[in-house]
Amino acid sequence: MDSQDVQADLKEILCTKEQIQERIEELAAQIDKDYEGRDLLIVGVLKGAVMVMADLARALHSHVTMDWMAVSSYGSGTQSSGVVRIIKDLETDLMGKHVLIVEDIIDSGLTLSWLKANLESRGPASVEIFTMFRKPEAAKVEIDVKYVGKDIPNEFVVGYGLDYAEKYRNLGFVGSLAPHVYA
Ligand SMILES: O=P(O)(O)OC[C@H]1O[C@H](OP(=O)(O)OP(=O)(O)O)[C@H](O)[C@@H]1O
Ligand SMILES: Nc1nc2[nH]cnc2c(=O)[nH]1
Repeated sequence: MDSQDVQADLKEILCTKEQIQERIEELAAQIDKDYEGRDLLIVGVLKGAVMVMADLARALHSHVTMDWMAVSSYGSGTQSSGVVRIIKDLETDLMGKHVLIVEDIIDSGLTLSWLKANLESRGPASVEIFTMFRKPEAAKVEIDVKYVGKDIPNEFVVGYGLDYAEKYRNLGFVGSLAPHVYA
């Protein structure tokens, strides 16, 4: 697939590379302030959160430790199954730790509400959520999200870690897909 093919697959760009980076800098400054004097563990949710986790970690000025989980509720399509599976668990013991879950997107909220409850059951001092994107109109459950990069319309989006059938994760920006891609 060459770069021209990728552009032709996109309908609209919803957040540019520059907008993403600027927002991450703002939120990182807020996180540095909020967790001042406390050790923070940031937990990236694979695979989608790889990009935002890498950018957020580099934008933070405080000491943080990092770990990863892989969960899945989407399979290869565009609808959440609602059934969350742990594919890779954390290597860190969460007892007494301040944990910040880092996600690329909250859509129905089913993944994060399940994951937050799961991590809270492991005895941490606190569990909060950071998501780069959120679709307020798609919410099926209410979740308390402390840091939100940007609220976006209820459309399936790709780029900046987000895939469609494993493609488009490597784009630096986020956009919606042209209808012919689903055909
Ligand atoms: O709010 P929800 O409707 O539950 O959707 C959000 C979840 O969907 C995506 O993951 P996905 O299952 O596509 O896995 P991936 O990160 O490996 O692409 C995303 O990274 C979230 O984890
Ligand atoms: N790629 C992608 N994955 C998602 N998972 C939940 N919502 C979305 C979305 O809009 N795009």
